[in-house]
Amino acid sequence: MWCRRLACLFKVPCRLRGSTRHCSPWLPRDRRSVLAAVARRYHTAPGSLKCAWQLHGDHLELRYANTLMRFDFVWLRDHCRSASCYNTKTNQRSLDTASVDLGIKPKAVRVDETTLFLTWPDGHVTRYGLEWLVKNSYEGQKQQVMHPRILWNAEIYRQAQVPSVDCRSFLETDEGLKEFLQNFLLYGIAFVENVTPTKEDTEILAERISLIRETIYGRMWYFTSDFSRGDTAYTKLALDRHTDTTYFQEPCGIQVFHCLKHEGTGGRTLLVDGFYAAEQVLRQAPDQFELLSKVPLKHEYVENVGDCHNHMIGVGPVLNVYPWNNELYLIRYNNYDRAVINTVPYDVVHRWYTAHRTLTAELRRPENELWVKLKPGKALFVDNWRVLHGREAFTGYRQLCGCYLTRDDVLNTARLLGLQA
Ligand SMILES: C[N+](C)(C)CCCC[C@H](N)C(=O)O
Ligand SMILES: O=C(O)CCC(=O)C(=O)O
Ligand SMILES: [Fe+2]
Repeated sequence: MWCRRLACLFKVPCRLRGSTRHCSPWLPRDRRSVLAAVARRYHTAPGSLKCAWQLHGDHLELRYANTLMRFDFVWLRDHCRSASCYNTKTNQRSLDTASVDLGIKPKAVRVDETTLFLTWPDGHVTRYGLEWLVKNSYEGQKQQVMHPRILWNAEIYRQAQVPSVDCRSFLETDEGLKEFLQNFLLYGIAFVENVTPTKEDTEILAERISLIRETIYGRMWYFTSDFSRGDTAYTKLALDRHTDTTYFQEPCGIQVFHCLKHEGTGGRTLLVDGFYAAEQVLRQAPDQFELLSKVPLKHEYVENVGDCHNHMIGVGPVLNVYPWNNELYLIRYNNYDRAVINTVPYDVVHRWYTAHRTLTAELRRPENELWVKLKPGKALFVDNWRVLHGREAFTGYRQLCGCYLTRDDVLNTARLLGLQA
């Protein structure tokens, strides 16, 4: 059941942070393609940034800026950015890809210092910037991380002295917002200070960076330990580290917490960087990491309390990685809400439990725990795809408000401010 071919994709040495260059040898490995290759190699004039190309039977090989790239001919035709193929006003393709002959091959190739020119059998000419090709080739992407992050344990996070942003600067200046978002993207948590402790003011914060994701808990929620909903969150009990809404097909991207009141003891918030823990698993036991990223699981929310009746099911592995560079983008970890495991045979289940234990041990290391006491006026934003939260048991009256945000819209705001997200 575990796809061999996919497993082999995971052999790339690229890691969660930083990147390992992984260049293939310049000569084609396969003898047939050597025979099919055009005998001569073509180089641009000496003095320029060196570019060399070779036309093979089924692809174009290009070496530029220390990157060896291989391009499929249909891909090349499909990515023509000429006026008839691509609308630069809308940034949309106008070429009908289905009209491209799957056996297409360029009839002429030329390279100057900055550009590759291909002439197609019908005479159409496509030009590609060499820099554009490096950036957009598979080989180029494989060396990149999509989301630059700083993985942390408590010590790393404290040492970094990540500043909280002031509410006014967050709401009124692009610099304040950008600084906040940069920290949020790097660490997966960020704080805004001096917020008026009301639900309305918290909503204004949320709307500054995203759209609020309305869920079965409402748009903006308040909660206390009144068990108004059928979930442990609505009690005074401790909650072990977890991510929320694992029972949605797409778990909520961001969670905002603002403690409006607490008259009592305990109730501190626990934060753990799930990607830091996952990276430790990858280092110690890559097979277990792989298993956690392949075994699909269900999480479930069944509620029947008062007028609230809900049944949610979400499916996905604990660790979600991009297959081309093995970069983690989502951890789904909630032992309370994990459903019956009926999607895996018994022997795989046992290996999965072992892997889950390794991850849990990492998540539970005291040095990975960041404890904070949320106070009125200080809003916390948590990347619910990365950072786990929990809380200590408490006494007395405690009221939290907050909301979930749609991840796409947070990243959209970040990109519009010039950040890589
Ligand atoms: C945040 N708020 C109190 C509204 C909901 C809590 C949801 C709790 C649920 N067990 C989960 O982890 O998703
Ligand atoms: O009460 C808390 O601090 C957090 C509870 C919780 O996990 C949640 O609301 O998602
Ligand atoms: Fe939670």
